[in-house]
Amino acid sequence: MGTLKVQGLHKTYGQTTAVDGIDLAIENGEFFAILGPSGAGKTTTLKCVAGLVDVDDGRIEISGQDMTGVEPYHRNVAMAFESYALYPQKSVFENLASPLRSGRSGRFSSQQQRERIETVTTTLGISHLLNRLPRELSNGQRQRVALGRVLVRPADIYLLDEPLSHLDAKLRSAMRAELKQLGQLSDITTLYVTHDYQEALALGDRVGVMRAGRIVQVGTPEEVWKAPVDTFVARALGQPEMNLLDGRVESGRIVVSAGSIDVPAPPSLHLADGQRVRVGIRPRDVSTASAEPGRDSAGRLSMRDSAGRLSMRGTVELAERLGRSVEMSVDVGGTQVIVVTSSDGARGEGDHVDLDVPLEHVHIFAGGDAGADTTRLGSAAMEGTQRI
Ligand SMILES: Nc1ncnc2c1ncn2[C@@H]1O[C@H](COP(=O)(O)OP(=O)(O)OP(=O)(O)O)[C@@H](O)[C@H]1O
Repeated sequence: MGTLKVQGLHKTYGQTTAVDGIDLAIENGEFFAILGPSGAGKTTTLKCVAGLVDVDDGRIEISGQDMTGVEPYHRNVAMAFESYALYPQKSVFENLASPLRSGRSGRFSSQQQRERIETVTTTLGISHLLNRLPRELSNGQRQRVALGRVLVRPADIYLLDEPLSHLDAKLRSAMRAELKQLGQLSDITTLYVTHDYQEALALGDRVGVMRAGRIVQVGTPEEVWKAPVDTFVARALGQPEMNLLDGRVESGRIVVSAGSIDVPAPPSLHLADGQRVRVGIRPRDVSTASAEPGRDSAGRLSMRDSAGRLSMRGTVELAERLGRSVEMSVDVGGTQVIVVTSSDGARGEGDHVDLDVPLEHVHIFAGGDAGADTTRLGSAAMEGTQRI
């Protein structure tokens, strides 16, 4: 157990800025997940905390003590890398016991070693492999043993760098639950790095979203999910990515695709007529109903929101099954909207479909040029919204 405070952390490699001013405060027993794309600086941040690279600027405090410049050995952190290194000639048990015999974190009696190894191997589902040699394990099993080697040793902070990356999808989600349980049981403080948003949201007490060497948002999984600070964070959370539709404010409404998509502009956002905005809709927040032809007397393909919902009518261009759900690409008045529904809600290619999204799931971002991320202004269901 321990706390971690990182202040003004900078790290460059030659011309490359890997970490560009990071501040973090992680509490005792907290599981903090850093989420970011490849090259964002996640691993470098962990290495700076571990003391494996020298920082250019900033301060690292572990359990109240300034550790900047202190040798890794004396920081009392344990780090697991994506690549797993095990002693090839030692059994799984011996591999797990060796960190407990090194003397670095105090010596453990044989009984204590067995107890710690049992707790960790049970959690990781590898207790039946204790007598095997690493070459007799699958890649996923080897990765779990490597993670076990890190977790078995007491440390102030555990630094885990994509430790589940070599596991298949099913095992990953099982291990996620187990890791969460391990954290809760032993109250360990963990800094966990991943590029997998599901992992970050499932495991993190809080999540820090990283981009180009900076942390752009910190919050609980619910906070970052519900209110992403900008379109970058919004796109980082969710697969398929959030739909971002360019619109314009017209007479108090946000209009996309020449009126095919149309939501009230919440007064609290103070949007000006003519202002460009982006409407963000997550594919899984959309539900489908069968289209009722002729409902719109004006002949338009759209409907206005009613009872706090955004309704749209479109035509399915593409429908693809993804396990139990179906991903559809729907043309709404010339704008493509990606929708993921259960098989029940799915329609075939060429079918007309009515789409429905609760206004609290309709995110409003500032307008911007293609490729440029913009900040979140709020949701379409902001307080003071007038409903029609
Ligand atoms: N030893 C190094 N020498 C030079 N450049 C490096 C070195 N290590 C990392 N970098 C660069 O620093 C930036 C951040 O790298 P880092 O490995 O921290 O990112 P990451 O977010 O962990 O990425 P990934 O998810 O791919 O592991 C990248 O541009 C990378 O190319």
